[in-house]
Amino acid sequence: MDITVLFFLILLLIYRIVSLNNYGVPWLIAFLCELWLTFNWILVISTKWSPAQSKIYLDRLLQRVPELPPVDMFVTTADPVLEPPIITVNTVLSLLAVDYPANKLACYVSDDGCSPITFYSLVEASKFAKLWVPFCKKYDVRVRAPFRYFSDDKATPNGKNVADLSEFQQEWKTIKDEYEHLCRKIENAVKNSTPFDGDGEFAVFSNTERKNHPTIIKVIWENKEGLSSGLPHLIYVSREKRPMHPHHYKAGAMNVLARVSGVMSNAPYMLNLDCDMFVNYPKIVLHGMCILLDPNTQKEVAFAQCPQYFYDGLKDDPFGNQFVVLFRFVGTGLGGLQGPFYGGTNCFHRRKVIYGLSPHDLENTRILSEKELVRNFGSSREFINTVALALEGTTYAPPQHNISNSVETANQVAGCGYEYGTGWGSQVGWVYGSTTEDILTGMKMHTRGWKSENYMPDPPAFMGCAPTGGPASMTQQKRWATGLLEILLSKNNPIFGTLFGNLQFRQCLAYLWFYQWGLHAIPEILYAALLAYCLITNSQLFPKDTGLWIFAAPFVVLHLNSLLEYFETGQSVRAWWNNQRMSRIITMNAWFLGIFSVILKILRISEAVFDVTQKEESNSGDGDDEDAGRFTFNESPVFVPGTTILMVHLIVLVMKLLGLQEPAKNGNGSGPGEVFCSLYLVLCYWPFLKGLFGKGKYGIPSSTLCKAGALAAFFVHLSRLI
Ligand SMILES: O=c1ccn([C@@H]2O[C@H](COP(=O)(O)OP(=O)(O)O[C@H]3O[C@H](CO)[C@@H](O)[C@H](O)[C@H]3O)[C@@H](O)[C@H]2O)c(=O)[nH]1
Ligand SMILES: [Mn+2]
Repeated sequence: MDITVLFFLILLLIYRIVSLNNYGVPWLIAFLCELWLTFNWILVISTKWSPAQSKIYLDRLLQRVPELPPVDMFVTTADPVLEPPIITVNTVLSLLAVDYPANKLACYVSDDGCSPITFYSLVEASKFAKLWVPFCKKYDVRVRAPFRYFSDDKATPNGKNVADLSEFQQEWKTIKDEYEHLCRKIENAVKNSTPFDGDGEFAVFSNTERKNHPTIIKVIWENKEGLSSGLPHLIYVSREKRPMHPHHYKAGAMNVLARVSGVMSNAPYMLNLDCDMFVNYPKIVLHGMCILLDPNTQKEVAFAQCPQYFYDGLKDDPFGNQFVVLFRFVGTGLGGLQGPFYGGTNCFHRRKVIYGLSPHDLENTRILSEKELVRNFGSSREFINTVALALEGTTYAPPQHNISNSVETANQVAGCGYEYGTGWGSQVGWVYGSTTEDILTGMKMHTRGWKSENYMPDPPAFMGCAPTGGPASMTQQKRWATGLLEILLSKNNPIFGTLFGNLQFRQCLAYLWFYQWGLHAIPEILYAALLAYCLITNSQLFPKDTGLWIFAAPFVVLHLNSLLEYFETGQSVRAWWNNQRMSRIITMNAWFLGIFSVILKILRISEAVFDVTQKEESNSGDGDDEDAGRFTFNESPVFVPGTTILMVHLIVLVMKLLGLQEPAKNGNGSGPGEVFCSLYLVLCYWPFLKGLFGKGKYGIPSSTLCKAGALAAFFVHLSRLI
């Protein structure tokens, strides 16, 4: 099917070239847009062509339990309002309860919001964890994020026969009450944050501002006895921030976590999660280790990436943000190349790769000199020592000291001036310079010659929450388009990686395909404009005779092809259509604005910022389920392009209907092809059409309507002039 689509696209291009002389500039522009589409399709085919997935043999690993290496687990949160603390708490609880020797785990939470409420929530959560974790392990609970576990109101033990059902039910009830108690405490704290201004543990938070405060590191829980059945260490980290110091958003937070954990536990492996991604499958750390400990992959695989799945997904994916098809086909496709992209969450890393090691370095074990270490990693002697251990390390010695003793050093390496003049953000750690730091960091590793592995267990390893509503989806997509384009236009362009580094050619094509997502906005908007122009001026964009089939064929096959992918992943026609139309909406709105913010960055007018996505505590249960999938709007300029396009096409269709078009020149007036495409576009913009008449957040705000109306009128007028 992929090849058939390509065949038809090439046929179409040839047709355009051959008949170019008979039609004017519009055909040339259309040709360029279609050329872009074809080029893009080639990149897609290359990416999907040779799929592969990893398979693991857990029983083999389980024979070597005493040898299991320590793993440091990172969670990032940035804003207690956009990311309610109870969500972070659930993620942390699910991590503390994973099936892995607890004395080999440490959980670090980075709080870029510097919020006493987040800290308080974690302290309370660690108390609850003392009940929760043993309960989970005793009854082999599958989903260890309590809010998901207790969303099922019945006390049903997991599969196996529980010897004493009433005992289980008793315990279940107690724990549920405790969890509700925890939720209430956190809710109260959120409602009135005043109690924290006082003294005790919270004194450090007084007089702090989110963007201006010293480092705050607190060891909330330490597994002092080193019990494998106990609770993992839990450490709260809020790195220093000062107004004049760039903090590099999430990448900066991850680098601080890498250093703080380095001086505290220095585990050779790391698992990193966003605050909203809980562990859905408690054996996943064992699985991750299966991949990374495999003697064959030791020398080649940098990281193991699990896909992102989302809980409480709305029926038929109305916002097109579940990405099931993308993860399935592109994810496995990459698996057959150099490996999946790093997705920023759900990923197991090797510490030494994060520290900049390449597979090549492993072969000629050159010990870095003291000077080189300081230049790359900064001046903390204690930290440098741990780096040297991590870079050498094939043997994992448990840390000799207890972690509370290293708080002072940790404070030092979490300072905002620590990275100044070092390799952090370029040679080592998470890479700076893009709001999609994840993919950039992963690509750097691929460029060094590492591979990565895809891992998709059933049940899904991790579950997160996808943004709901128009504005949140658009913010996220705009940030992605911005971040990806930033990379494309920087010295980190993958083409250089292939020419001068070890990035494989087809992997480079895959990265290119991904990075130029935002640019799709240009041909799509041009095409929409051309279509309207041709209908207004009664000229042709498509042939009328049998030539029309040359255009209809790729259109049909392309859609059929993608429909089949949705069927293959068990989704409905509705879900497919929702994703089709959301692609159009996202491309022409969010990605289009993404291009703008990159241009502003290049012109040094404004920096690209990382806007955090709003996380909902729960999508269901607030009563207005009927409206759950309805598109929402706000005053953001992101909705102007779409509203304009919709208005233009409505005007054009009415003109056509009423015969208000100009008379066709030499008999070549617009015909069914143009009308069909225009109708198709209006159908794609159905949520906007409803928004024209909607009220409140479901309606397009009048300011947007005015702007779009003026632009539409201008366009129609201009089209008639030229
Ligand atoms: O200054 C910041 C901004 C964000 N974050 C954290 O970054 C994570 C991701 O933020 P979110 O708003 O949820 O963005 P998404 O678009 O959902 O995230 C996807 O895209 C990001 C890159 O744009 C990646 O970093 C994420 O891992 C990936 O899941 C969250 O845990 C935030 O707390 C910080 O720690 N500091
Ligand atoms: Mn997220």
